[in-house]
Amino acid sequence: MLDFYYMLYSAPCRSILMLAQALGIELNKKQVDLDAGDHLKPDFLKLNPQHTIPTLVDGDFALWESRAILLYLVEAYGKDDALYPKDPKQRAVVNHRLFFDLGTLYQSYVYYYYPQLFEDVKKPADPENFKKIEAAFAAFNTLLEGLKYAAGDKLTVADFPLLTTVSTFEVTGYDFSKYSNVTKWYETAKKEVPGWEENWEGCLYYKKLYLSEL
Ligand SMILES: N[C@@H](CCC(=O)N[C@@H](CS)C(=O)NCC(=O)O)C(=O)O
Repeated sequence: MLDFYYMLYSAPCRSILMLAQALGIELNKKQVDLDAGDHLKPDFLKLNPQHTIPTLVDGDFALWESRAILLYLVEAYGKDDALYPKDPKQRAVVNHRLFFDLGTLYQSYVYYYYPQLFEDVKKPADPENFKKIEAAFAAFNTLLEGLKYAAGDKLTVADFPLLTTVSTFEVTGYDFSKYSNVTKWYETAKKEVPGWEENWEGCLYYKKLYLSEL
């Protein structure tokens, strides 16, 4: 059984919960309460010195960084290569979407919203950083032109973190309706991903805990 250290409100954790359902993997879920400092306790630091969730433990192997965990799960436990195609070019597109999510789309959320939500002294919204969100959504909208899913005509591992990212924007109140390819993809992909309801429940939990000041 795989140990999964997580909180449902955490976006990177939610992508893994959905993928685990898609792969039919049972996770031994262990909550790590960040507000109570569980992640800084010695036992957790022994597993993950970077003290982040999600963290996965498979036997004597511990792994963190959500997209690395997603790839480990599809490679180690996927029954075939449907979610992570072996063809180098198709795989490169899937990787591109994962890195785009990490470095551009979710990162634009971090730049704009985190200072308003998570710093000891909260900062006002910075319009320059809002432009980064608009640029990231515009880029994603262009990437999706002519595609049903994030990386082509089939659902892949890349759709999972992108769904958690976009759902986090949605619950935060960011209006992305003008990006028609994004809204079309979002409506299609979320219906196909098992565990979407749990992801949305996590979004609402996140909203209740952290978004009241926006
Ligand atoms: N890029 C990482 C981000 C992980 C991350 O920052 N997780 C947050 C919760 S959403 C966390 O564990 N924060 C506690 C800390 O950094 O000490 C991933 O995708 O796994």
